[in-house]
Amino acid sequence: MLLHFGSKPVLVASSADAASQIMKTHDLVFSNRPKSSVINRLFYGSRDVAFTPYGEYWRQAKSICVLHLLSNKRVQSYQHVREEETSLMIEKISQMCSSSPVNLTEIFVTLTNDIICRVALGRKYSEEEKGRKIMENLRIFVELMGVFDVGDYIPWLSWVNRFNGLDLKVEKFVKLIDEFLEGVIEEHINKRKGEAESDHSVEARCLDFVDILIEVNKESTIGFALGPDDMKAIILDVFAGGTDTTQTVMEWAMSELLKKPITLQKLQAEVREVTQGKPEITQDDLEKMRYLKAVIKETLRCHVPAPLLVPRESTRDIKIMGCDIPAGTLVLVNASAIARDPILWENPEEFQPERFLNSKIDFRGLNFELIPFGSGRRHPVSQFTENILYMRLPLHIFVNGFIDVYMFHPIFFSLFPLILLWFLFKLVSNSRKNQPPSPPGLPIIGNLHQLSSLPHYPLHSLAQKYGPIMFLKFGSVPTVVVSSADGASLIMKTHDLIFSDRPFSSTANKLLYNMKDISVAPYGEYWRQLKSICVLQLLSNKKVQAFRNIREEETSIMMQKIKDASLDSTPVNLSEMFVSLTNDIVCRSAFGRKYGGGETGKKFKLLLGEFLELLNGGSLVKSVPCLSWINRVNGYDARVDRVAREVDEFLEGVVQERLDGAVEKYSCGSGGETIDGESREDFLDILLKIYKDNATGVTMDRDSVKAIILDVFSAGTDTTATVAEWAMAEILRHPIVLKKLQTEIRGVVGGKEQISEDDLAEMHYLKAVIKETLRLHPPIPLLVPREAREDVKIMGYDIAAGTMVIINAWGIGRDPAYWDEPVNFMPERFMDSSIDFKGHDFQLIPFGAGRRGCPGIAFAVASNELVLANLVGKFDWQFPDGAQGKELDMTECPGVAVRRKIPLLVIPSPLS
Ligand code: HEM
Repeated sequence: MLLHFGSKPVLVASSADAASQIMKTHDLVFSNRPKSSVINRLFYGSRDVAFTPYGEYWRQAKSICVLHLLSNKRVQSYQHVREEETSLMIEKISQMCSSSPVNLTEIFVTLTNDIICRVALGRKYSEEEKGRKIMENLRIFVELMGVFDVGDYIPWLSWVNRFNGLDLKVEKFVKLIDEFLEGVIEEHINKRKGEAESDHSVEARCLDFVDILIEVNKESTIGFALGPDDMKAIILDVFAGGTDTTQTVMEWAMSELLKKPITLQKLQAEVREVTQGKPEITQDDLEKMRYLKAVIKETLRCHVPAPLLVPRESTRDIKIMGCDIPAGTLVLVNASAIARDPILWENPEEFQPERFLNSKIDFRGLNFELIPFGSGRRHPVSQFTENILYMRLPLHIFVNGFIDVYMFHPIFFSLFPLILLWFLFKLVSNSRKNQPPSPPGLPIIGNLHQLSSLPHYPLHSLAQKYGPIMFLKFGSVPTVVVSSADGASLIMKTHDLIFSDRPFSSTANKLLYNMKDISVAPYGEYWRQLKSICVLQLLSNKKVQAFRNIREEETSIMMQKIKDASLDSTPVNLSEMFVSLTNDIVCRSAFGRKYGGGETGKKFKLLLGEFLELLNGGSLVKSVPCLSWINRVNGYDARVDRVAREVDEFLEGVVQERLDGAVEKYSCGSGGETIDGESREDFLDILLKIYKDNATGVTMDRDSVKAIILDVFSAGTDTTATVAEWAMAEILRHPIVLKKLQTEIRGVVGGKEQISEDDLAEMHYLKAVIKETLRLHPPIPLLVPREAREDVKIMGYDIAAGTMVIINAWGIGRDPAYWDEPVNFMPERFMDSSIDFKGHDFQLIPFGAGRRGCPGIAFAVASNELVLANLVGKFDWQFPDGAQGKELDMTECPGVAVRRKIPLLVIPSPLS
């Protein structure tokens, strides 16, 4: 995927193949790092190893690190440090054990930091004020490393950082870290001086990494001298990176183990078998622990610590997977998405270490389905990764058994009940807040990475694991996802009033006239008045009846087109036809004329498509306020503004045309007869009258009129067409259903030329087919989100005011608790059942329910019944090229209404 951040092209690779092309096939081309002013300042002009540009300096600095810190030999030599610190930590835990719970997170941070400091800086700093201060600030440091600096992409906007505090924060941190590193180097130099003056030779003690840098530099063995800043940058690289991420991986590994008792038991059994009760675990022991290694791999797969790795940059123009990538493109490899790609991994959301037991897949950069540490040149030799500087040490610690020693030390087992108690304590304290179960999220983006373009699927999978009510965070937006009929009933019936608001969305705000339409308007008098106008004047049963002629006329126009195509067996695109048909019916009913034809109509259709795409999401960034600037930079905001402006121009034309009296209306019947003998006023006339007379007592301005028109266009067309599209696809895939339906329709209409709405009442199987279609393919699978207006308890859990609530109607429609053979298309299930979709039976809620439920049910169903009865009753159907129904691709396409990805193309032949 190629995006743009300002003028900067950005390539995002989300498949193992693409990652392999970037980090293996064309590794040299992508071995540069993009310039980042923040990184530049943090790392002394990017003089460290991880961020320095590809070239001689990088090669030299890297070889110092590999040789003197990260080689197998060096890693072996630190074993005593790891073991000593681990023992100390376990001792500390055992002292705490009788009374207070243990904060493992804090303990992991201190432990990792102590090991890294001892190895790299020669001693621990965690017990001194300056060391503690640095540790406290490391998290900020890591955060700063990940900051997107607007100025990097739009140089003239770099002043923004002076105002948003970024410059100040970086400056403060640079000063703090520089003082610390200066102190560390000075201490080393003084110590070496002291050693030289006394008779202790430096070689007599074990050299740490800073000693080695000083030594190497002094001897100039590398052919070039490191300046003081170069040294500090390299030390910072090694030191700062290790802590935060190491403890993150340890936290995840421990959490997964404690959550999965069977996995834990298996691991304990393995450790016991290997160690045979020995008090110490040796390196040789660890080599034999296959399951342990599988657990670590699975942790790194499920919880890639830096999901997008460290950005790279292309050094020249190149073709990747057929796409031209210009020189200077920023490259992000989505290692997290690859590690959860269902094409590569079975049950990717599940923590299953067993998958690695008989697999050669490793994380050392050779298997591109698992690259938590990246791969290629910017990935160091042997078992270490350089790709992410702060993941280099953790891996080395892992490989060499630090976490293994810690987790499977015999004392650990004696402390296990205590640790379990700590987790229980956490559970209890959480349960005081009583938040619904929650899948673990990531900093800043929360659970956004667990969504896909068709979010009803991952949310359904998560519900299988976390239950019918879950708490997630979409960026900063607290969200509750409900996936059972009982839960839906609590939201849309028992507590309907509390959940009758819609969440604010800045995109919807721009596109829908400051939320002045019905579907997203905040709950209140304005919304109530608008909805009642809409129901009374357009969507009531009486009105829907009155539009019957329009439906019959438009259906017969479509039938004629199909008949023409059937004469020479030309395939017809039913998907396209359904959209035009429903649009024409909606427009004639509401506005007295069609808007589908001509250049303007075609343009508006495209515009409406773009409008719906933007409304549907377009950008996850909007849920992460601190990233909202990305939308300004990547053109998303500009696109929303343009679409809002163009839609407004079109709607302004619709309103003005009517105010000028320039429309020649079809009215409701072909001959322009009136509705029930009343006036020829249509919905638009009534809206304009209310607007001009201000008759409702609610201020309805010109924007309100346009917003309501837009609602009718957008809510009425795609949704209704989608039902017809999925229904025909399912009918044609199931020849027995087709036969049964044809028999019913012909039994009712006999040889009549055209099927009218009078005939529909008798067609019970047809109604069952539509219900079954809406069960399996609700056009809006997650309904329209709601928002809690006050604190409330649902299913025993606390939901705070302002929480967004999503109901997975798609998942509920497939819940085996309510449906036999839930994934099979079986209209018969509705033949002797009173279950309906009108919002009373919560196992079938394609139109939602309650106050904010869809007012367009009667309107939509009337069109669908008539169209399907005609198509099935009057024609036989075949797929092009002799394809069989069961081969029909049923893939869904993301959108406000989830339509078929591949349009439905079929060849009609008239029934004899
Ligand atoms: C098969 C066709 C349709 C489906 C599946 C559908 C589905 C939905 C859903 C799920 C909601 C949200 C319900 C909730 O929050 O509980 C909704 C709301 C709405 N629908 Fe429909 N709809 C369809 C057709 C129509 C038509 C034909 C119109 C009008 C011409 C329409 C107008 C609206 C409006 C105005 C709302 C907002 C109601 C509110 O927020 O108070 N819909 N629809």
